[in-house]
Parts: sequence; structure tokens; C-alpha cells
Amino acid sequence: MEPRFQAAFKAMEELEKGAIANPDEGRMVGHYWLRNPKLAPNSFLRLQIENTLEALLKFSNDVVSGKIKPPSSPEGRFTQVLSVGIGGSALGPQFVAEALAPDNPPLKIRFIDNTDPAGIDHQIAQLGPELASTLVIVISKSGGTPETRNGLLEVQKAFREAGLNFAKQGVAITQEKSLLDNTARIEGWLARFPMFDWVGGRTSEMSAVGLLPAALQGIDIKEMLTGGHLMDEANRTTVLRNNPAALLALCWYWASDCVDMVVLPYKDSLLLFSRYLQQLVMESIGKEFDLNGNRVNQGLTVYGNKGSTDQHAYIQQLRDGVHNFFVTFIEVLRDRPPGHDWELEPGVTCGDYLFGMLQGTRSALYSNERESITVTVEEVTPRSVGALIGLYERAVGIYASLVNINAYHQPGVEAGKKAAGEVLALQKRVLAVLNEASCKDPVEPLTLEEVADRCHATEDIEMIYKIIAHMAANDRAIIAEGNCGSPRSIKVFLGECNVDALYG
Ligand SMILES: O=P(O)(O)OC[C@H]1O[C@H](O)[C@H](O)[C@@H](O)[C@@H]1O
Repeated sequence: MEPRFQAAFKAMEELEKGAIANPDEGRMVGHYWLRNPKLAPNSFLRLQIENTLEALLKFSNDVVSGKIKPPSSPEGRFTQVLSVGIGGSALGPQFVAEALAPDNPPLKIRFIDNTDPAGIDHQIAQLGPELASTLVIVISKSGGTPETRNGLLEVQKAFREAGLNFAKQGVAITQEKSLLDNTARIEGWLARFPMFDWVGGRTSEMSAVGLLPAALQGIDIKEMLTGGHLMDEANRTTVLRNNPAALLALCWYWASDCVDMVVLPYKDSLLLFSRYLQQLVMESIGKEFDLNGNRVNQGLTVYGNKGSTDQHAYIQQLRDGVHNFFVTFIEVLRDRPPGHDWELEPGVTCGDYLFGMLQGTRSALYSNERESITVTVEEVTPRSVGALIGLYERAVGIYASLVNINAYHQPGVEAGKKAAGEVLALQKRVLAVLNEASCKDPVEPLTLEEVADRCHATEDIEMIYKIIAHMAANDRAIIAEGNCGSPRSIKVFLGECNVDALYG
């Protein structure tokens, strides 16, 4: 493997110097500069990074100290953060909050990371009157992701209904001049922080995306950056056996007949690490074509929660069942902060049990020829979490070089987004057809075939059935009579005729 690793190290060196490492999108890949701005290929980019960090540190200090206040909160200071974002604009902040937020953070954080109305209602309801002291951070690199836009519109509606001025409590993190950036600027939001073209969503935890929410929770973000920076330095050696990320990538390569990567941190606070890694690894490595255009269908499937909890769920299959995986144990040496430990049996602490479970599971898997990797950290601190993120970011990049793919684009994601847009367009046509039939006197109930026919979408009859079932279940003026289980029996009409829509 040595020559291939040397080629991968060379590619990484070029990337760090500002090469267009994401060729299809014509972009540089600069997340390593975030923790060492001196590496940035020019002083303009270096200053952008440094100024953003300085500005966000100042902003978060002012919010935490109460210098920046919500306009109409009885507490007189912000007490909650509501983060609205999805994918790379949520997973890092969620992981870091779970891993590092103190028990009583200066601001508590909640997330809206979906366009599920019930989920959004739940978050807003939980805030209750504290909405008045909630800082809403809307995060979207592109500034146009529909789920995030919907979350924003829902939150703004809640603010209106509570008689609050959203702009005074809203912060945007997005690329300059994106739709979100323009909205925030025109509406005069409290603050805006930039995302950079050359940082991908899934590697944005150490940009404003991850750092601002973390700082507001009282997490030492400089330490996170230091951890990332130190890890990057270790990963720059071209001596394979001394390079942690390269060794990790080598293990993945060695195990690559086993495409399932089971990540098991034995530490509750690292529960969301595998969820975070799911995007980082799967969106980076899961590719149809290699860089030469050959179909390769690469991929590594990441899952896992935490040990020892998962031992009581699926380790049975790992030990005895289908052998298509390798496990990564994340071992944390420090059980608890010093001075709190006690022996619940002579010579044995609670943490000794956790340790025993990890080692026992590792041995039990090995005895049945199931291999594993162990990543050991001394304790869960901002520095070690920064280092873990840095380790996996670099391992993904190196592995991508080994299998000759572009780790930094995500062409497959577009297909689902486009199809979702088509479904919503079809829904509008269905409504128009139903409206026309429902405006007749007498009303003309239609079968699904008739709806499909009038929509000129006979191929899409199944989707039309789904659209009607969904709308009928949601008090949407649609009346569907018949038996859901036998779609042919269904007849549909609208409860009222919308004359404007008919002629509009
Ligand atoms: O930050 P945004 O532009 O809103 O993007 C959020 C997410 O959108 C897509 O699903 C991309 O595949 C992800 O990589 C990205 O993290």
C-alpha cells in the first residue's frame, strides 16, 4: 500500500494548499484551514477565517454576559438557543452539544432539523414562554434548503403569534448573498455569520456552524480548534505507521469487504458520534463513479449508538450472524471527573464495568474472527472531540484517495430533492383538477383513474393515491370516500369550490 499512501499524502498536501480538490463542483476544500488559518492559500481567506472567529467569539460573549439582550424577555438575557438546520448544518452541533455541553450551560440548545410539523411544534411548545429569550440560529450553507426554510417560517409564525419580533432574536449562518443571507439582511436580523464556499456542510463543525452554538453553551471552542489542529499536524506525516488518520483509512481499506462500519463509543456523551459520522463517511464515500468515470459504487455504512447499551440489542448478530461489518470501539480512559469515583464492589467501580464490557465484547468478537479497531481518548474534552472530528475528516479524505473517488461532492442527494419537488408540483395539479370537478353543479366526485387522467399523469397514479391519502388525513378540504385498502373504490372531491383558483 505504501505507494498508494504516498499518492494520497501528496493529494492531501495539494488540497491543503488550495487545489481544486472537488473537481465537479470546481471548489477548493479548506476545512483544515479553519483550525490553522495560516495554512489558507491567501491572506484574504486567512483574514476571513480569523475575523469570523473573532466576531463570533465576541457575539457569543456578549450574548452570554447579557450585553446583547432579547427585547422583551423578563429574564433580561437569552436563555435558550434554537438551532434550525439539517444535515451538515445540524449533525455536528448536535454531536458537540451532547458530548460537551455542561450540565448547566449559559444557554440551553434545541434543534429543529426537519420539516416535520409535529416535531417543530414540539420544540416550540417545549420553549413555551422562553421563546421570548430564545436566540434562533438558522444555519444553511446554501441558504435555500427547503426543510430549513420551512423551519424558519414556522418559527417566525410562532414569534408573530407570541407578539415577538423575530429579527431581534434571529441569527443567520450562511454563504454571503444566499437567499437566507439576503432575507436576514433585509429583515435586519440580530447577526449574520458567513459560511465559506470552500467548506462542505459535513466538514463544517469547526466553522461558525459548529463554533457559534458551542460557544453559546459555554464550550471552549478554542480548545476544539486546538484539538483539530493538533490532530491535523499528526496526520501530516508521510510515515504511514505514525499517521493516525492514514492508519484508520488503512484499516477501513483492509476491512473493505465488510462494508458496515459499526461505531461504538463506550461513553454516553459520545452517543451522537456515529450519527455525525454517518453523514461524514457515507456522503463522502458513497459514490457511483470514481474520478476516472468508472462505475465503482463505493460505500461504507455507518451505524452504532453506544456501548455497553448496544450489547443488549444487536451485538448478538455481530458475534454470530452475517459477517459484513467491522467495529470501531471508541474507548475513553477517564470514567468521571476526579474526586467523584467510588467502588460499588470491593475494588470495582461502575466505570470498571464499562471498561470490562468493552474489552469483553472486543475479545468475544475476535474469538469469532470479527475484527475491530479501537480509538482511545483520555477523556471527553473540547480538545479530544476536536481531535476526533479531525481524525475522521482526514481518514475519509485519505480513504477517498485510496479508492480514487471525489469525497467532497454529493451528486446523489439532488435526485431525491428533485423528485420531492415533482411530487409537490403534481399535488398542485391534483388540487386544480379536483377543484374544477368540485366547482361543478352538482359536484363531480372523481376516481383516482379520472384524477390521473385529467392530470395527464396516468403513470403516476400510485403517487396520486398517496397525495390524496395524505391530504385527506390532514383536514385539507379533500373528501375521499371509499376504502383506503382498495384504491379503485375511492372517489374524491373537495369540500368547497375555490372559484379564484378556477379562473386564476
Ligand atoms: O447547509 P445546507 O446548504 O442547508 O445543506 C444541508 C445539507 O443539504 C444536503 O442534503 C447536502 O447533501 C448536505 O451535505 C448538506 O449538509
